[in-house]
Amino acid sequence: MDVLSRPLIDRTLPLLAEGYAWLPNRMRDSTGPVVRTRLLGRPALALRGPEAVRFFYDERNVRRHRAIPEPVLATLFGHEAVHTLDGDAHRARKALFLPLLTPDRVAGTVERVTEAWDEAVPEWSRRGSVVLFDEASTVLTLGAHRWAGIPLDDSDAGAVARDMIAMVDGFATAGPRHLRARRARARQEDRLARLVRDVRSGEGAAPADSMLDLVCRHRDADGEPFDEKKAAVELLNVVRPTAAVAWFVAFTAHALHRWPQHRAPLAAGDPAFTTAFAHEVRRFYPFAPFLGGLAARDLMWRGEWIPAGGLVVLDVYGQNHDESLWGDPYAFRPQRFLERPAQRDELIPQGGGDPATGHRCPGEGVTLGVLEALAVRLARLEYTVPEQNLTIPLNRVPTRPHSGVLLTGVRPPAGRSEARVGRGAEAVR
Ligand code: HEM
Repeated sequence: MDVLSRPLIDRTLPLLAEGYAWLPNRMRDSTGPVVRTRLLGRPALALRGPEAVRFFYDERNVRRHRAIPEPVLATLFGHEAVHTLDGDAHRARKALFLPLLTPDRVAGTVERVTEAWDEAVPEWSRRGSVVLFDEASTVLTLGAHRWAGIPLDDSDAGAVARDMIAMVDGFATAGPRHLRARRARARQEDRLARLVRDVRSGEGAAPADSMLDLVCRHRDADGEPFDEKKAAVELLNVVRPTAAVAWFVAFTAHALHRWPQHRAPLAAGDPAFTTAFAHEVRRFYPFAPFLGGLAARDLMWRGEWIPAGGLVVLDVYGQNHDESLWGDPYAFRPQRFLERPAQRDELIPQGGGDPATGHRCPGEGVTLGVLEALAVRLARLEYTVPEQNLTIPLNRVPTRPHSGVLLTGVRPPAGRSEARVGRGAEAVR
């Protein structure tokens, strides 16, 4: 029998229907932390656990080229993005993003984003109510542009933020959300490609060493500079995920509402607690459901075999809720990270392994730093959470509190000097 035809039944549709719960449910029914199935017309092996992370991120086992379906490239990542590369081509492209790992860049992003937040809060006060998810995405988009050296008028920030959010919101679905995501990407790639053309022709300027400057000057493994479209794709791979931290900001507000005992220690700005809180938000709440690659050769994992070209799937959400790693995974308990620091291949909301050499997210320090700073600000803000639908449906990918977290009566903290910089860069070992 042709091994590529086993198992026979494709599970892509149930996965799309069940969302985050699909893989953890299959794992629960299996004897070990491994599931054989069929997805996207290919045999697939799903894994979880720190050893599985190391197996998954070993390039001799799993490759990314041609692993990401077109609808995901056309919305979330962009065609020919860093996510799709292996070996030398990946290393050369990843070099562009490695500065993001430095404490200086993390601090720079945090500073720009918190500045945009502090400018926005008085306006939220003047309005009767605001949807936090929407406001946070605008603040993050503005901060990300300022930090990356990309010009953006304050008055355009809302529309650009909506495009950034649409690209993330529509990658895992068919229908209107997906079409919106495709249109948003096309619009933003055009805008940034024009900017790159202007910078290169001298009609525009890129601040020295800004992300815009680095992208305009970058040379890939073949020694060639990016064409304008590829440059736009990789600029978006910095700005879009920074805007996506809005999901974690909305989750933070949800956590503070459900478990208000965390507000006072967060508002006090204790750095260790703040880092622990940000880690717990990223662990507890659902964002990336899983990651996929293709078996580089015939592989065996925990007694299960997968042929070359089969799909290898890392169960991100399942691992972040694995009882054997977290004890009480469905309890929101920041203290767990005070008792035991986050371990590199255990906490994997932004991928596993080493970000400098593998595909792990190079923006994890930025995410953490920004989230820490905004979580403290949110804890210090006065506001009311009126009656609304705060449920977080697990069958929607990506999901968020249904209402986006409506706040009324927002009032800035009186006479407090705000913490500017989170510890981001040093927090995952
Ligand atoms: C909402 C916060 C974020 C989440 C949940 C997130 C999640 C992820 C995940 C799951 C991956 C894939 C890892 C893999 O393929 O193994 C990734 C890759 C990536 N992320 Fe993030 N990320 C976030 C924020 C950021 C930020 C702020 C930046 C940049 C400033 C960024 C830039 C990237 C890039 C460039 C890659 C591709 C890395 C590669 O393929 O080598 N991300 N991210």
